[in-house]
Formats: sequence, structure tokens, C-alpha cells
Amino acid sequence: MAGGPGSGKGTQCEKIVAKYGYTHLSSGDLLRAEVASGSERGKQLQAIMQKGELVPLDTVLDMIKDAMIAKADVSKGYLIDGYPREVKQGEEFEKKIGKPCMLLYVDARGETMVKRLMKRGETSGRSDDNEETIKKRLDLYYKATEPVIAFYEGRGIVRKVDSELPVDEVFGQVAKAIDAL
Ligand SMILES: Nc1ncnc2c1ncn2[C@H]1C[C@H](O)[C@@H](COP(=O)(O)OP(=O)(O)O)O1
Ligand SMILES: [Mg+2]
Repeated sequence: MAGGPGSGKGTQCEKIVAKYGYTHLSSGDLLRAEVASGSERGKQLQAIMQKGELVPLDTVLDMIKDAMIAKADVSKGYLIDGYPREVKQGEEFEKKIGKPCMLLYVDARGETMVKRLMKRGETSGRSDDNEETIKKRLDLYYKATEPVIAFYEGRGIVRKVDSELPVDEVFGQVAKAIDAL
């Protein structure tokens, strides 16, 4: 899954899991779980995430890999949300884990993403859902993450969905892309 902060990745992932039973791995959720554990590593991660910056590549990749291995016996396939955040992360993923078969690009306008995140911030309890951090996350998304989409476009595996539409209509497009796999 690729798409800006607040574009609707988490929302669509939930629906994908319900329909297709894939193993959903959200790099953000994995990191937030580490923070919640109160570990030393969690404290360092918390400081980075609060600033809206990217955590070190190896840390995220190791966490994803561990989570994938833990489900290897039972998984019907993996749905990875929020990774890669930059081209280098995509290259490392392929070296250490493997090549993705599809990149779902959840596309929404910057203005829409800000609005959704501000609204989500009212109840999410996420320390990065505030106006200042949201701006930084968006800037970083356009600078670092959008090139990831171009990288996979070159391979012909990008499927774009219009996340300006209501959730169920977006999911209609998502399901069509997955069914064609
Ligand atoms: N298609 C859509 N229309 C309206 N609101 C949507 C939407 N998709 C998601 N949302 C809402 C749900 C959340 O409160 C907020 C951000 O969605 P999310 O799934 O948490 O995004 P992401 O995981 O990409 O950061 O926007
Ligand atoms: Mg999310």
C-alpha cells in the first residue's frame, strides 16, 4: 500500500483483510506497538515519530521481516501498509525479503489528507496527528515516498485507486485490482 498520510491506507487495509484474509502488516502499527511497550528502542522511536521523521531503515525492515516470518505458516499473502517510505527502503526490502506483486496506490489530494488527519487527530490519540507534524509528514511524503510509486510504475505493478471517493467506492476499485492479480 502506498499513499500519503491520511489518504486512507489503514481504512482500505481493514477491508482487504476482511475480504481476502491477507496478513496485514502496518509499519506504523508495528512501530507504535514498540513505543507502547515502553522499551528503550521504543523511546527513541517515539522521539523520531513525534517529529514526523522517518525511523532508521534497518529497524523498520527487521520488524516487518520478523512479523512476516511469525505468520509464514498460515499466511495467505502479505499486505504491507506504510512501507517502503523511500526508494532505498524498497530496494532493501527486495534484497532481504522479496519482490512485491502489486503496489496499491491510494491517491488523495494534499488538502483532503490534511482535513482527514486533523479530524482523525480528535480521537486517534496519535501524537503525530497535529497540524505541525502533519505538514512535515506531507512534505516528506511528496519528497521521499512519491518517488517510490514511480519506481514501481517502471515495473508495471502499480494500481491506483481514487481515495477522494467514499470508502466503499474506493474499496470497489481496490477489490477489482486484487481480483485481477
Ligand atoms: N475514502 C475516504 N473518505 C472519507 N474519509 C476517509 C476515507 N478513507 C479514510 N478516511 C478517513 C478515516 C480516517 O479518519 C482518516 C485517515 O484514514 P487512514 O485510513 O487512517 O489513513 P492512512 O492509514 O493512510 O494514514 O480519513
Ligand atoms: Mg495508517
